[in-house]
Parts: sequence; C-alpha cells; structure tokens
Amino acid sequence: MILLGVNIDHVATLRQARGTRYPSPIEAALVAETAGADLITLHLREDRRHIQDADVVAMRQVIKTRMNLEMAMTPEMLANALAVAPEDVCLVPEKREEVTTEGGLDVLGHYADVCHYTETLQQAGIRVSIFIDPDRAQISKAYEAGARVIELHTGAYADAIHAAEREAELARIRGAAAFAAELGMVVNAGHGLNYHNVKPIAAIPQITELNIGHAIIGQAVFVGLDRAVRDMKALMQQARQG
Ligand SMILES: CC(=O)[C@@H](O)[C@H](O)COP(=O)(O)O
Ligand SMILES: NCC(=O)COP(=O)(O)O
Repeated sequence: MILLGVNIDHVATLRQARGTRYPSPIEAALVAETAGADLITLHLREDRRHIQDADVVAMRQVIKTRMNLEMAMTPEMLANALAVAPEDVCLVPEKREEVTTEGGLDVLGHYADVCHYTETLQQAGIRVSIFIDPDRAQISKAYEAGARVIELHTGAYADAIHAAEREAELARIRGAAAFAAELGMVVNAGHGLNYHNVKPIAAIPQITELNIGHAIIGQAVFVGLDRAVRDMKALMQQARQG
C-alpha cells in the first residue's frame, strides 16, 4: 500500500493565468479525493503565483482526507500554517525566479531555521516533513533538527534524459530512502513524477507516499481528473505489488 497525495497547485495556475474564478482547486481536490487521493497537497508560494490564501482556508474546511501544506520558511508562512492547522506541513525552498522547485531544502545551510520551524509547527500538533534531496548528510541533519518525515525530491530522476543518468538517480533515491527508514523516518517522495516514470519510485518499499501534481492535472485535460487520479494510483499499486 502506497499513498497518493494529489497536488492541485496546477489547477490554480490555470485559473491565475486569466484571473478568472475557474477552474477551482477546491473542486479539483474534492474530485481527487473521490477518485482515491489519500491526501491533498498544495503549495502557498510567497509570490502567490497559483494557490491563494483564500484557497488554503476554503480547502481546509472541505477536504475529507489530509491537507499537506507546502511552504517556505518565512514568518508569514508560519503564521498562516498555525492559523490554518493542516495535518502536515512540508518545508520547501523557494526562489522567486524559478519555474518550479528546483531542489531540496538545504538543511545544513539553514539548520537553525529548520529547527525553529519544525519545533514550532510540531508543538502546534502539525506533522512536519522536509522536502530534501536524496543525500545522506541532508537527511541526517533533518533528523537532528527534529523532523521525522522527509519528502525526497525526485526532480533529478524525472528530468534525467539518458538511461544511465536516470538509473544513477534512482539508485540515489533508493539508498536515501533506506537510510532514512533506518533512522526511523517516514519517507515520502515527489516532484516531476508522471505516468511513465512513477513505477520504479513507487516500487521502493520504504516510501510511504508520493505527491504528484503536474502530470495528473495535465492528463486530466484528456481523460478527466477522476480518471487521471485513478490511473496514477493503479500504476503505483501495481509497482508496489511487484
Ligand atoms: C514543492 C513542490 O515540488 C511542489 O510545490 C510542486 O512542484 C508544485 O509547485 P510549483 O509548480 O510551484 O513548483
Ligand atoms: N512535492 C511535490 C509535489 O507536490 C508535486 O510535484 P509535481 O508533480 O507537480 O512536480
């Protein structure tokens, strides 16, 4: 059994492109839940390029599964998270000029902040995950900072063009997942996963949950969101069953 978190940011991206009221990320979350999503993931970026503050508040009231709120380590985002009280917060790095989250959070470079944000959120009863590269030094430092959940950034694996490069990235992810699980951490993964590359990641036994957005919302254009979520979940379960 492996869990699917559906990231609905990309529904909001489409809405923001025109400044309309549709398509609604809230409606998307409800459809995704009906289709079998185990949680809903959303990223309130500092520049509000997709998800808006009002989306987070509305989503909190209607979803029936779990909310996984991705956020940068800023005082504004911390106040938001404490007010909304999602089940999970995933601490992510953010660069204003990036197209998407380019890498994991540098826990070694921001150790004091990671400790502070992790402790404050955990004291409020929110489970904290760190979005991190598949790197043992970063994982050890996240553990030392008090985090007991990580999400491995799978972007380098997803973006690899050549088979050898993809295999090397997959090996890194496998090794990182085993290492974190040995420390007793919950291991999640995500970023850039799609219908063609998800199976080898879903087959990693230590991985509990995958967060997937862009590919599912893209596929929904052709087959509808319900089908797109069901198909992704089926692929993940097939991979896990071997
Ligand atoms: C942290 C992360 O990986 C997600 O937030 C996801 O990639 C979708 O959001 P962006 O498109 O804003 O990066
Ligand atoms: N944390 C990764 C995530 O939520 C989904 O990323 P993507 O599938 O939109 O690249």
